[in-house]
Amino acid sequence: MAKLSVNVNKIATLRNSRGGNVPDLIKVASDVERFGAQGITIHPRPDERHIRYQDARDLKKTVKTEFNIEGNPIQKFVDLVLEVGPTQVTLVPDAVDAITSNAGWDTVEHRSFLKDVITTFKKNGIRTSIFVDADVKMIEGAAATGTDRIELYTESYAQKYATGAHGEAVSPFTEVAKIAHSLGLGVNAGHDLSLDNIKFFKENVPYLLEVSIGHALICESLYLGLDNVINMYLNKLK
Ligand SMILES: CC(=O)[C@@H](O)[C@H](O)COP(=O)(O)O
Ligand SMILES: NCC(=O)COP(=O)(O)O
Repeated sequence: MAKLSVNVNKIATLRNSRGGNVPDLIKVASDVERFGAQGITIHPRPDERHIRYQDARDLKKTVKTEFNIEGNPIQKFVDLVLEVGPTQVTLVPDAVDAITSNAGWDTVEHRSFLKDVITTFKKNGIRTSIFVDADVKMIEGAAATGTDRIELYTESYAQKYATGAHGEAVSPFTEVAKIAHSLGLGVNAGHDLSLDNIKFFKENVPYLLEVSIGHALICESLYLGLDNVINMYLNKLK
């Protein structure tokens, strides 16, 4: 069984859009755990447009399952992660102005930088993961950094799967998961996974330990809850 870590960035986006504390991120994360999710993921970005650095500190006090913090290891992110001490840190090479994560690490070019950062986190008892494309060279490069895990960047899978080319979409991920496992790396995955594409991914990617899912899961939750909530309003307006 692969663990489900729910990315709550979108809850923070909604909260920030009105300036108050609705929805309450801490309560949502606790409820997500109560409903059975095995982890909470956040991805604070330098502009704090959704998750604020203070959210990471507050969540650390309440999250009882696995706490995963993702981000580009600029100094203030490294300091935050060391202060908070989550279960896992996932390193993502985001550009400051990226709308969302749009690339995996070049683990060959950035090997020595990644190695240093990973050593620091591991010394502090934090499990490490590196966000990478399904590319054998990048997986081998990741193994050379000493990281505990990789997170496979699944946008290309989601896009191809949506066209109906299911086998073609998943085959690079099947291959690199086997290689990662043989190199001693744990395998996580994330980005654009959804109710539509997750089952096929899980069935075809061996050694999958954890998926982090945010955007689709929150959209699906809104949509699947809409009928119920509209009827609750209609009842109150009778
Ligand atoms: C690392 C990754 O795959 C991302 O999907 C990310 O964590 C989502 O970030 P945003 O919510 O800012 O799009
Ligand atoms: N690491 C991926 C993640 O946390 C969520 O990505 P998405 O489901 O919001 O695309």
